[in-house]
Amino acid sequence: MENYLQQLNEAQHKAVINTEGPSLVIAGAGSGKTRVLTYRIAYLLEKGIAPWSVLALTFTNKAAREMKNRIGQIVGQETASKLWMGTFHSVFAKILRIESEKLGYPSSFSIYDTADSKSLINSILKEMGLNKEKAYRPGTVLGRISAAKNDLIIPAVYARDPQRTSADAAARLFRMPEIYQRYMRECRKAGAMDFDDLLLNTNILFRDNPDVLEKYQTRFQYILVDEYQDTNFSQYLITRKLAEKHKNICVVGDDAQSIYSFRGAKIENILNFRNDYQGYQLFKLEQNYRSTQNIVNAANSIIAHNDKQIKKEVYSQNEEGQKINMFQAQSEVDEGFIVINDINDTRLRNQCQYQDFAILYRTNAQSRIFEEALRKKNMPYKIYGGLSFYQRKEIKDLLAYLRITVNPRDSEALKRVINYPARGIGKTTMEKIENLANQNNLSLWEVITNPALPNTGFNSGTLKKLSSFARLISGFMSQAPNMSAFDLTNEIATQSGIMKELHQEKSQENQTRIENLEELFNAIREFSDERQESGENNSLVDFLEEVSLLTDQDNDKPDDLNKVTLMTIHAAKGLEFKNVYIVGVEEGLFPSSMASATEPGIEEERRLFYVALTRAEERVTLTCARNRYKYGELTFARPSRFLGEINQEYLNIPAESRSFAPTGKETGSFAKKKRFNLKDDSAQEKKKFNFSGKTLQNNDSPSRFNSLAPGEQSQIQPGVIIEHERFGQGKVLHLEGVAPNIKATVFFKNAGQKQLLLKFAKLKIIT
Ligand SMILES: Nc1ncnc2c1ncn2[C@@H]1O[C@H](COP(=O)(O)OP(=O)(O)OP(=O)(O)O)[C@@H](O)[C@H]1O
Ligand SMILES: [Mg+2]
Repeated sequence: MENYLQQLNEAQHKAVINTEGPSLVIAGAGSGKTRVLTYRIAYLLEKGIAPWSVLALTFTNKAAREMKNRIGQIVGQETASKLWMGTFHSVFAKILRIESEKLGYPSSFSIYDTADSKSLINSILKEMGLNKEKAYRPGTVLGRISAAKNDLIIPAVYARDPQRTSADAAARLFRMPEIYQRYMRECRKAGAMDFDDLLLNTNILFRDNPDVLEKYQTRFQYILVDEYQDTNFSQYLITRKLAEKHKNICVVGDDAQSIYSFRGAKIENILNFRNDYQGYQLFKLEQNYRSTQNIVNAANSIIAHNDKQIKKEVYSQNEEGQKINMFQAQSEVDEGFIVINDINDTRLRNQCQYQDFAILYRTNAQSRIFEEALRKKNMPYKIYGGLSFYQRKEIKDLLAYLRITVNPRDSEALKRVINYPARGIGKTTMEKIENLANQNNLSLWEVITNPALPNTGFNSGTLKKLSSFARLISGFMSQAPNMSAFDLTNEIATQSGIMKELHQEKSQENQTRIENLEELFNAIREFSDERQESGENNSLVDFLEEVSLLTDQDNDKPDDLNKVTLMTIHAAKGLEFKNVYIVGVEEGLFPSSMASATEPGIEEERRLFYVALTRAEERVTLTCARNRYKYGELTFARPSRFLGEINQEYLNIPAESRSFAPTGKETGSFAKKKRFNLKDDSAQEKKKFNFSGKTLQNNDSPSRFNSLAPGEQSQIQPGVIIEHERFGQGKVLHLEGVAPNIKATVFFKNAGQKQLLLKFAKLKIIT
C-alpha cells in the first residue's frame, strides 16, 4: 500500500491522524487543506471505518470526484465509491429522495434550476399584476427568496421579520412575503425543489423527524467539510445537527478566501465552530506548496489590507520565482491579444502545455474577447460557466420531456414542451389552464388529465390536442420502468417529434443541435455505465439530478484535457494552474462597481483577488485596458486600486505601464513583519476572532484627516461627498488624470470650486 502519510509535513500529518473529536483546520491558500481532508479520509478507511459512515462535503462535484479518486488510489476504488461524498446539494438531494415521503414530496421530485425559478416567479408576478413594476425583477425577487431560505426563514416568518420587510419596503418590494408564499406553494404543487430548498428541506426533515435525524447521526460517524468559509447558515446547521452524536467533525477553510457572502455564505460559521465544539482541536498549516515565494508574498501583501481577517501568515519554500507581470492595454481587444500572445510565447519558451494556462476574470461577459483571440490563433480552450452545454435550448427541451416523464407535475418542464414541437396548443389555452390550476390548487398536468376538463369550456379541437399530449407523456411514463435511461431518451427524442423537427429544415444550426442531442445521449450512456460499474443508482432520475446540480467547475469532459482554461475567479476556487492571467483589473470591474460602495463589499473583492493570485504556481500576469466598452459605449477605464495595494517589491511593471505604479505607504513586507499568530484558545485569540470586537475595527485612527490610501483614492468618484481639512464639505464633480496623479474637481459649500491632487489632499470620505 502507498505510504501516503509520508507525503505530509508534520502539521498536516497531525491534522490527518488525530481523527477523533471536532477539528478545525484554518490555513492560507495552497497549504494543503484539501490534501489533509483527502488523506484523513483515506486514513479512516485504512483504520477500518466503513466508507458509508463517512460524510465528506466539497464545494464542487469535480472536487468530490477528484478526492474520491485519490482516496481510491490508496484504499481501492471500490471502497472509495461507497463514501458519502459530494456537494451539500447533491448529498442532501440523495437523502431527500430517500426520505421524500416524510416531507410530502414524490421521490422523483424535480430540481428547478435558476431559469425555472425565474420563469415561475415571472408567472407569479404576472398573476399578481406586478410584472410591469420596475422594482419586481425576477432575479431580484429570487435573490431575496434565496437569502431567506438560506437563513432558514420560511414565508410565514418572513412576513413577521422586521429586518426583511423593512429592507423590502426600502426597495419598494412591498409584496415580497406574498410572492415568497406563492412561490413555495407552486414548487410544492409541482413536486419541485429549487437549489436552496434542498438545504432548507433537509433542515425541516431533521427538525420534524427526530428518528430520521437520529438515523443519519448514527450513520455518519465522521463528517468532513472542505471550503468551510463559504458555507451558509442552512449548511452550517445541517452539519451541526448531524455531528451532534459522534462529534467527529473536521472542517477546513480559509477566511481570506470567503467569496460567496453575496450568496449567503457566513464567515461566522468558523467562529460558531469554536463555540459549538468546546475542546476542539485547532490545526494550522503555514507552508504553501503551490506557489512561488513571490506569489505567496504578493498575495499576503494584498490581503493585509483587509481589516476583517484572522491574522495568519503563509510562506513558501518553493523557488523565489519571477515577479508578477503587469500589462496595460489600449483597449479590451488589445488586452485579448496581449494575453493570448503571451500565452503562446510562454508556452514555447517554457515548454508548457495549453492546460498549464488559465485566464481568470471577474464576470463571464469578459470571456468573449479572449475566446475570439484564441480562435484567431487556433489555440484550444475550454470555457466554464456562461451558457453551458446543459443550458442550450435543444438540450433543455429534451431534458424537459425527461423531467415530466419522471415527474409529470413539473409545471415548468411542461410549459416548456407542451407546444414544442408545435401542436397547436396556444397561449390562450395555456393561460386558461394556468388559471384553472390556480383556482383548483392543482398542477398543470393535473388539470390537463382531469376528467372534468371537458366541462371547463375548451372546444373539442383543443381538448383533443391536450389529450393527445397527455397520452404521449403517459406513454413515456409507462415505458420508463422497463427501459434503460439511454433507450428511453432516444425513444422520447423520436416520439416527441423533436428529431423530426430538427431534421425537417436542413440548416447548419439544426445540424449542430442534432449533434448536441447526440452528445446528450452519449452523456447518458456514460453516466449509466459509470454508475453501474461503481454500483450506484443510474436511473433517469439520478441522471437528471446530476445534470441539474452541475456547478461552474463541472463541465470538464475527458477530451477537454490539453486546453487553455477560461473561467471566473469564483469558479477557480480550490484549483491550481502553472500560469495565471487575471484580466480586466480595473476600477468598476474588479473591484466591481456594485461592491465598491461599501467596505465589506471591497473586502470581499479583495479576497477574490487573493483567491485569483493564489491559484498560480509559477507565473501571474495582471492586465487591464485603458478603454473598454460598457453598455455599448467606449469608456475610459482606470487601473484597479488592487494594483496599487500589492507590495511593489513583487511586481514587474513595464515602463509603458508605469502609470499604475503603487504610491501608498504599504510597502513594508507583510510576510516579514507579521508571524502567523493563530493560537489555540487563548483569550487574546478569542478576541481576534470576534469580528465585531475592537481588534478588527480600524475606526479609532488618531487624526481625523489623512491623505487617502491608494485604495481609498479610487472611492473618490463624481457625486461622492467628501470633507476637506480646510475647505469643509464638498461634492466631487469630476476626475482627470491617471493614478497616482488623479486630480479631482470638487465644489465646496463654503470655499467654491477647487482642484485637488488626490495623493496629497487631506480628506475624509463622507458618503
Ligand atoms: N506536504 C506536501 N508536500 C508536497 N506537496 C504538497 C504538500 N501538501 C500539499 N501539497 C500540494 O500543494 C498544492 C496545494 O494543496 P491543496 O490544494 O491541498 O491546498 P489548499 O489549502 O486546499 O488550497 P486552497 O486554499 O486553494 O483550497 C497541491 O498541489 C498539493 O498536492
Ligand atoms: Mg483546497
